[in-house]
Amino acid sequence: MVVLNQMACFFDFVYNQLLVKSKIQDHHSLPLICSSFLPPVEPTSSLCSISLFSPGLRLWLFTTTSDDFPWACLHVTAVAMNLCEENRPPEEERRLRANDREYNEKFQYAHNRIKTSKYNVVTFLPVNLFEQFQRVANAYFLFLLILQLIPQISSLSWFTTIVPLVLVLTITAVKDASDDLFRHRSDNQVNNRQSQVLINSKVQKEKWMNVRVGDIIKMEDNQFVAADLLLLSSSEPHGLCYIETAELDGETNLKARQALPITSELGDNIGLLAQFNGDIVCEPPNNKLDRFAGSLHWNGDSLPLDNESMLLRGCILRNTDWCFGLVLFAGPDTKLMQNSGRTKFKRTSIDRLMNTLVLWIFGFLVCMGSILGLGNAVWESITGYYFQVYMPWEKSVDSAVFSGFLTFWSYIIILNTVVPISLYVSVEVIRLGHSYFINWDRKMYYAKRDTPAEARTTTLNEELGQIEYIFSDKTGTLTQNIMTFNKCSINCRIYGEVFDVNGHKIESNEKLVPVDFSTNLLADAGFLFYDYSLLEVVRRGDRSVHEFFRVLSLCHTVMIEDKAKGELQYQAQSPDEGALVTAARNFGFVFQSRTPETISVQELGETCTYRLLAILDFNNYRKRMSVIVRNAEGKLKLYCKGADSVIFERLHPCCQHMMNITGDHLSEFATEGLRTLCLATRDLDDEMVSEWLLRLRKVGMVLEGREAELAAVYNEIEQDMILLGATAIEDKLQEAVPETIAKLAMANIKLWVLTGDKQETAVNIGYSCNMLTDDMSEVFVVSGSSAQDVREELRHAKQRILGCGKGTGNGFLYTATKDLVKDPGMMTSMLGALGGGRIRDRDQWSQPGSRTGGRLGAGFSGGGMSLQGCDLLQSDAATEGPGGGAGEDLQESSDPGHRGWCKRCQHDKDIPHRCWHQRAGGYAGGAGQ
Ligand SMILES: Nc1ncnc2c1ncn2[C@@H]1O[C@H](COP(=O)(O)OP(=O)(O)OP(=O)(O)O)[C@@H](O)[C@H]1O
Ligand SMILES: [Mg+2]
Repeated sequence: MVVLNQMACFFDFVYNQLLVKSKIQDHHSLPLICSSFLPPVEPTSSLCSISLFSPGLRLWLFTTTSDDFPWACLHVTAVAMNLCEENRPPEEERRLRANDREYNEKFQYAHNRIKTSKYNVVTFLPVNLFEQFQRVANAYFLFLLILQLIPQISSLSWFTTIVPLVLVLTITAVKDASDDLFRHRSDNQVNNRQSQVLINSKVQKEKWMNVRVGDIIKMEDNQFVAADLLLLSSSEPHGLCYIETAELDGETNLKARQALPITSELGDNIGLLAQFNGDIVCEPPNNKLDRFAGSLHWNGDSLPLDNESMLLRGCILRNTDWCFGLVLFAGPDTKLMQNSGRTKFKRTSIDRLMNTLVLWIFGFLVCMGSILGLGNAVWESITGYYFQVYMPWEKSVDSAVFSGFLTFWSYIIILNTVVPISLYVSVEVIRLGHSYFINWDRKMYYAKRDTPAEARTTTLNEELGQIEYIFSDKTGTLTQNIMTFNKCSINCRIYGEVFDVNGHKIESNEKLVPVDFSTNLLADAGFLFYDYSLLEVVRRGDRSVHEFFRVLSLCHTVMIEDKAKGELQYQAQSPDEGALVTAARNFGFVFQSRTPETISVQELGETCTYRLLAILDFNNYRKRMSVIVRNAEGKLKLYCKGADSVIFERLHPCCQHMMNITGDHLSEFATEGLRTLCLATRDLDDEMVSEWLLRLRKVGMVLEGREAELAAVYNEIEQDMILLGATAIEDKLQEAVPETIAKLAMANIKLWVLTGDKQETAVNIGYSCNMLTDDMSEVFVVSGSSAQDVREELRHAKQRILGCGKGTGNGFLYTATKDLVKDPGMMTSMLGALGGGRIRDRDQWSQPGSRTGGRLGAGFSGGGMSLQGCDLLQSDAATEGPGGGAGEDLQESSDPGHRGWCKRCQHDKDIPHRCWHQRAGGYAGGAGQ
């Protein structure tokens, strides 16, 4: 039975390969195709049938005859009763019940065992050979070998080919086997990890692979999460727990997750947990790490579930003594596994070149063989005939054509050495050698962390020297991701700037004396601010300043860390929010605690508790977040913070004047490379909020398209707001970033950076990290909001550059929502028209009915050197209008001191652009002048 199973495994493999090769999407159609080109088989007694259940539960039914060549008579007559997991009809929604294995078993959800290995003992040889003969070189050797086995044409002995072929196959097989052994070991190690599962009202030790969907498992601090879980309860107050998601998304800051209040009451009471029999309806398995939609039905109550209460496989539990979770997805269905596709075989450009060369040489060989074969046929028919009398043949060969045909194949064998097939082997050996040189390179050794360079794959080394583009994130990659509250604009006044006695602005530095916050016992000693006037206005009781800090202390997702006794410590998922809440704390608005229903803030010494009615969370499409709270006087308020582009268009018309001034302040902050956010508020009335909350709850239960519907509901209430001000946060560049980028530029490597920052901020960071330089006389901003506009703008820009007689740089980056990249072919040709470029889809989440549509920002230089572009998101004033007009809007609106759009150059107005050579300060005097 074991052998049959192993055979079934192999057939599964071949079946999948056929699927891949034939690009058949529908798994059901393949069996039909197989049987259509194989001769039909009568079920006679000379046939025997083997039916095999492969581990994936696919039923393979073969009928074989006892003919001499077994492969030739293997008929797939009835294949695949599509029971196999991957052939299961796609799940539309997942239903499960906690603590009810029998019920959940009905749905045949995947178990928690994972398998990343490719072979087992029986399948290794056939599968590995099948893979190896897909390589051109090996297939070529095999072809030669077969030719040499035919005595009529063989001129060399067969072992001259078989020896090198077997050698190459064996070496590769040993390497593959050892790689797979490693995968087996790691699979085993993971599958056998221990977890604590609640079975029969007892917490029992179980291996990870035995965990089932619907089980409740207990996790402890610093443990890996075994499967995708719904958090039920935890040791922390209000069902909170902290996780590190570094293995999933590379982010090392802790994230908080919170259980639903009704389940967090279960605590660690095993009796209650064992009785918990909530029904879950949720989305089917998918690879979206930041999204989850489902609902819990328990005790007649229905509650929406989202990503906030999910613990994904691969996360590590931190700062939480224990927590209980309900398994929703296990093994291959977990988001981690759904994201790890099959490793693709990557080819380098040298590989491709070699393949082309070898094909040409092979063509040349065929030509030579044909000419020689033809010559032989002619010679045979004219002259050779006479020579046959000298041959010891009983019967003369009278067909010149046949003789020519045999001669053709003989020459293919004799001249086979012209095809440099050994080149492949030599290149492999050279690569192996290179990878050792990389590992030993002392210049690539980073002593501080004892980290040498490591060539993880031996197949791509030479690509290192041929890199043309580097794609990078900004925050945390180029910058330190350490945010400091630097300046703010409240009620049309900037705070945070320091002037000397002559009234000149001075940069904040260590020599300045920071504001003394010591009277505030809860102040954070690490917070530095140099402008005394702000503290004075707070003390004076300026209402708008108070409201400004109130927003900062209420509108965020920061958590309090309880660990440090007596000391207030914040746990911020977003470092920007951490900086803002700390600033509010030092200015006397100390965020003290939060529960799912309340937020407590100590406002200038007095504790105020706000009832939290809703959090309208942030995402990078909304670019804002809000909270709706009821204050101690019973008034309902909405507090919102977000990007100026989204806040400004949602303000009440009465804020027009303040909006203009704050807009100028924001431009000023952004030209200093600071990250900006706007703050706004709105008074709400009870009736409106209760009606809105009802709708919110209804939308919360929707499984499909929930995000879009939520965004629409959020948007309804985030209108007619009153502007309070803006904040400016600094995120310094990491050490040696400008030098590194300058060196990359010297190597003609184009850098693309992705950022969600305001355009001016992005450009300034671009300058400060040497991505944009003064040599680049112009930076083009492409602001079209449809593919058509963008194409037009790019064409104009190209014409301008070529018209100036300058070379076109071809590295640029833009962001686009999905609706814009629907037509990748068009995009590619559009980018191709400019000499190269790639597309990157920034917003993972497409928004049906998106108002602004996709955004594209592209920059390229007309300078002699290569171009480095950056993602330049337009303010909405720019994106709302059609491409060209948008530029004009900005041109009119912000041009103080030539920092905004330049009118003086009289450039073609169709192309929004900025003349950086006219910038005030450090960037002036570029070559473009
Ligand atoms: N926590 C937040 N609350 C409200 N608005 C925010 C928050 N974080 C960011 N924003 C706004 O949304 C915009 C887009 O944010 P997004 O997270 O996509 O970019 P980003 O991460 O700030 O960019 P980068 O990766 O370059 O730092 C930001 O420019 C900012 O204006
Ligand atoms: Mg961000």
